Amino acid sequence: MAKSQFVRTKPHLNIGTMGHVDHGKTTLTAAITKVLAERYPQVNSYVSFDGIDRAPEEVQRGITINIAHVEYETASRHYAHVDMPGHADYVKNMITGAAQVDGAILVVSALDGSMPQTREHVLLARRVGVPHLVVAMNKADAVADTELLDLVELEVRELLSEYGFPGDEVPVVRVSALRALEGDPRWTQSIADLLDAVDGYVPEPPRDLAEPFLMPIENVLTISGRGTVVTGAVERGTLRLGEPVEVVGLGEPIATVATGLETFGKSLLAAEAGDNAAVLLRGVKRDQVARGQVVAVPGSVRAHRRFRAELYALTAAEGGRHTPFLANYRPQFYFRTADVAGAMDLGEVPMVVPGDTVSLGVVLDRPVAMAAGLGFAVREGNRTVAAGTVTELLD
Ligand SMILES: Nc1nc2c(ncn2[C@@H]2O[C@H](COP(=O)(O)OP(=O)(O)OP(=O)(O)O)[C@@H](O)[C@H]2O)c(=O)[nH]1
Ligand SMILES: [Mg+2]
Repeated sequence: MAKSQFVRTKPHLNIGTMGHVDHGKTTLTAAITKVLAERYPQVNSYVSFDGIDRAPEEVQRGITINIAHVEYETASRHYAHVDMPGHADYVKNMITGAAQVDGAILVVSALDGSMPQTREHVLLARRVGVPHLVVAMNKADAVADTELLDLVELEVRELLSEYGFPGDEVPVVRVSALRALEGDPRWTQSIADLLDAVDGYVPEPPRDLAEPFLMPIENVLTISGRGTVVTGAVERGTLRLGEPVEVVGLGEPIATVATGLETFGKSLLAAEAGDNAAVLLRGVKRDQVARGQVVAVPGSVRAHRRFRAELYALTAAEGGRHTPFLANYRPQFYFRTADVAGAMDLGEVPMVVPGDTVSLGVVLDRPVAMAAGLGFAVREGNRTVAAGTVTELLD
């Protein structure tokens, strides 16, 4: 990791694109990097559509933090931007906090308006606590009728309000990602306007720098000659080079030391809350660590299999089940980056009907690092059926 040092000159924020399939999330991501590379070439580089959608499994040299992340800077901020390749991945990453974002750009095609996944993403954004949304009304080049554009805008604002976002205040910017990519000045300006809205509307998030360090593991890599590296978004605290850490979850805890730290290919003396970090773990073999564990200050968090939770079952309109679930229901549980099967103990309750909020017990097949207050999602197949919060740890 003999790399140049990462210099913190601007506040760092994590952001992402969300929205219905084909509404232009990836095209917009590419357009943002292009417009910023033209405006601030010394700190930005253009990432093409193919560069974003391509996802190499193995990284030979250096450490690429997360294949879904694109990095860019506006005049005032440094952003890590996540664009998921597909809807199922998107929802999964969003609810597990793998795409833990400080704000999101909701992409809505002006041609189609709000669609089912637009609604599902807004609902999930609310449930998982995405604090702020900015709307990119994309494909505005393809709609000449301004009344129609006004109508789509109105509809999106209503949808946002329905799910508890301030629909009247949220910036809605009419853009054309495709025309901006082609270099059309009018639409290039629309992307600059969108970025101004993001800079202005999404506040700098409070970071829990004084809390004990915790980073959910998203990815595990082997760097030849160096050892095992884990990557992820730092949830809280600060980790300095050379400090001891513990890998917690899915089995017995592993005690180790952080002997290397990186962000976006540059070395770090300390990784802090909000960073996308890569941590080199001393003496740890690749098969000892996995996505779903966390790296934390020794003794600061424990893994549990049994707990009680408050659970909300999504309705069919929210993408959930059409039918109730009964005792001994065995879905998948998603905590941060962990994905573990488990059983529900409904107690006295005979069934859980979509739309209900209930208190129940859960027994996971494998232990997961958790504390009271941690959010999780419940999925079966490719569908999110419930969202919950841990209320009490039982073992
Ligand atoms: N006319 C027009 N077409 C666009 C615009 N932005 C994207 N498109 C087209 O819309 C289609 C979908 O764009 P993508 O960027 O792949 O959409 P996406 O939301 O990333 O799609 P998924 O990742 O599959 O959910 C492509 O054919 C784009 O060329 C735009 O501003 N105007
Ligand atoms: Mg895409």
